[in-house]
Amino acid sequence: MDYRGIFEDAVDTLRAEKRYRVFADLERIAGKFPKAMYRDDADNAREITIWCSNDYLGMGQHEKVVTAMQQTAASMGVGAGGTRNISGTNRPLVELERSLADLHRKEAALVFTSGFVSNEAAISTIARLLPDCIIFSDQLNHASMIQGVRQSGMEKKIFRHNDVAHLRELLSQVDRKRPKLIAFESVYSMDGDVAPIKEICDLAEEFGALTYIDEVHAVGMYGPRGGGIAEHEGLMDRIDVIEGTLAKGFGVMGGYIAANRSIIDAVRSYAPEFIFTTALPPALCAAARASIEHLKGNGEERLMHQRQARLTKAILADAGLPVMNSDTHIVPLIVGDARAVKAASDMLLDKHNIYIQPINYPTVPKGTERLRITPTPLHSDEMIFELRHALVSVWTSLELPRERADAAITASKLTSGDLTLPSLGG
Ligand SMILES: Cc1ncc(COP(=O)(O)O)c(C=O)c1O
Repeated sequence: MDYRGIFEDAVDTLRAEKRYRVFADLERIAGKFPKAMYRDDADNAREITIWCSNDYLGMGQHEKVVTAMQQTAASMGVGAGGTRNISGTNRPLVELERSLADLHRKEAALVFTSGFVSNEAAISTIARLLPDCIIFSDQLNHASMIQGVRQSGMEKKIFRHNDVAHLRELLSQVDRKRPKLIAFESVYSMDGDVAPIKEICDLAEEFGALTYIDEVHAVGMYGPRGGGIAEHEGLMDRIDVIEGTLAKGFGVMGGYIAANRSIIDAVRSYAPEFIFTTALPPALCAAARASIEHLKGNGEERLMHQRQARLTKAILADAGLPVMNSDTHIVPLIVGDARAVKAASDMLLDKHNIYIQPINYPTVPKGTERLRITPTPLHSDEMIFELRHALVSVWTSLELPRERADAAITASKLTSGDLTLPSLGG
């Protein structure tokens, strides 16, 4: 049996469709983000500007965060030494969970090794524990939520993206006595649009459903203390489970949920993804907590982040580039074709020392392939103008479409909405 050939053929299919992912070999340099060193195939290094990082606020290099990690590693060593239940629950991890519970004004919080694992573990466990539960899941939910829904083995209904009327219709088709869970995101990572959280909470109350929100692309960045969109809109107490990551706005690594004690205790006690894996290292927990506490008490990073995101959108739109309407810090630039978006990304890196990873199907629907630009507070005005110059030059050389892509996006969402779960994509 030629196993090797089977794997190679599978990967060749992706290559043929221009969806084969290539890692950029980057070396982040303390204090210089968003600049980094890039190493090409011939091992030559050169300085580039990263424009697609999810270290949205640059907290991964913040002095307080780096110091917390260094000091804790020096005083406590590196590994946690065990699973949560077998010697791995270290002091900084306990403090981190308290800090997260306080951030979201919930009774308790539970930390996982990643945001992906938090979603998979929490959604599947919560749904499994509710007898005959039915899950209502937004059509554009992240792969980790889809995985949680699948893993639960419970019945699911997919509502059209952010469509409250459709959610109501689906809820009203189900026996009122059945336990229900509505799972959705606050900021959708690829389009940068925001969920109608209040309306979803109203429906949840009316139909007796639990609410589960993924705030991965919002925590640290929105709300007076960085508690996310639900905090920004004064709705945290109306959400049953708030899920977040420590790896994006907070700049470190790990994921979590915050909820009432009964939910946290149940997930802690039943989720294999939580029980049978080594706990996060103490130094990492201390770093994440330093980041959360800094952002709770300081709004400067958030303000600057919003300013640079607005400026980037305005400047790129003014240059006639197809910037998609986005309510948030995520700036999608639609190319609409896998080959073209790869060519644009390569040209930006090779000719302009700008790194923006292409985003392809299945992460986004076919025909909406894009460059997903993520300005941070550390991108200067000058860098934004350099970006504009580079993009205009690439758009001209490759003769890429310039018309606004919003109409195409709306159409593609509708047609991609066959209301089955999309296949998992990174
Ligand atoms: C919406 C959403 N949820 C969850 C995750 C997973 O978070 P993490 O990177 O911490 O695993 C991501 C990651 O990219 C995401 O976009």
